Amino acid sequence: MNSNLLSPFPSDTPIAIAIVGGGVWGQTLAQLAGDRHHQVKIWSRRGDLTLPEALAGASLVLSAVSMKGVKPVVEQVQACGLEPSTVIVTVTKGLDPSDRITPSQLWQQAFPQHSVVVLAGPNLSKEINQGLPAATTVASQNPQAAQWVQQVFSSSRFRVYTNDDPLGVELGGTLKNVLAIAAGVCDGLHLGTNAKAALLTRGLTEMIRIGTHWGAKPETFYGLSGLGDLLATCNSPLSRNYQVGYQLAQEKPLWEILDHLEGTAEGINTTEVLVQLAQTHHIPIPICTQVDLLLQGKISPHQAVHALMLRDIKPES
Ligand SMILES: NC(=O)C1=CN([C@@H]2O[C@H](COP(=O)(O)OP(=O)(O)OC[C@H]3O[C@@H](n4cnc5c(N)ncnc54)[C@H](OP(=O)(O)O)[C@@H]3O)[C@@H](O)[C@H]2O)C=CC1
Ligand SMILES: O=C(CO)COP(=O)(O)O
Repeated sequence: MNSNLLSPFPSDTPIAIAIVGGGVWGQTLAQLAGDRHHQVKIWSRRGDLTLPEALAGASLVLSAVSMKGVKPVVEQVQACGLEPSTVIVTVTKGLDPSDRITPSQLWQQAFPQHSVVVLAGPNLSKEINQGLPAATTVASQNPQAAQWVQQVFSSSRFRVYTNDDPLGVELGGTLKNVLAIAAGVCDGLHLGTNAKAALLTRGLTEMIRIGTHWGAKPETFYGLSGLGDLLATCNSPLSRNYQVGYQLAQEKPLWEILDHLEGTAEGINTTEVLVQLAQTHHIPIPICTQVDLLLQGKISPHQAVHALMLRDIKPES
């Protein structure tokens, strides 16, 4: 039986896709969709195409703007309007600083009747652009929408899994950016493999503590968007967040690092929002707290390491 007859989302025909945000990840996803013969229009505030032109006829709108652009872009898309059947996909890894909510929650608030799908995983764009294989996860409150997005993007070089915990998938990708900064510091200080393994393992514990408090499922953090992305970004100099941490370890000031950074390191703003939230709810996240103090210039990288090593001894939980 043709599964398309049962699904409101026909899967194997080329579709029209509007990508809002023409940064490196938006362009990479446009390439992946183009490989599947979908018709892709990219809207960027610097480009020639207007937003209504980009959105016209699109059955999938993918937001690849950085966190600071999500609210303004949601408002602009709202002003244009979307067909009721249009599926919204968000790939932003960040937290809104004023409302302390995730990008998908911002999209869902603005478009309550639409299916919103989160796409996240260990997806360093430079590797994907080189044609190297990668896997990712798509998750939504509407499983059919997630399956459709899986079909749209799956290819021999991009393997897409579905997941039924959109919040966990989104938070995995977002929270690991803070640990990627910490991992960059660890490598920049040449603290060794034991220290790095301890950092990532305890970092994952912090991600799960925060994520489950928020309502995500613990097991989601052991998947591609959690542990997978943690391993990728914490071990790769291609990660902008890792680069920030690595250079902080060289005692470079943050403003100078950001002056030369190519693209966005979302972990910087995420750290601030995360630590405020954890303090309000008394959730212990010692590694993220040290990253926050370091980013604020209140401690040196070596002081951060000492502070973590000299915490009260406790059971591993
Ligand atoms: N690069 C990667 O490997 C991956 C990135 N991500 C996530 O995807 C998101 C985008 O990343 P990436 O493409 O690398 O980042 P970039 O910094 O390369 O691009 C960010 C994009 O957001 C746009 N933008 C920012 N603010 C606004 C605004 N107010 N209005 C309109 N557009 C705006 C920028 O436009 P302009 O150029 O005009 O400033 C730019 O096109 C981030 O959240 C990142 O964490 C997720 C997985 C992989
Ligand atoms: O999220 C990413 C890969 O999955 C990209 O990481 P950076 O934003 O640190 O470059």
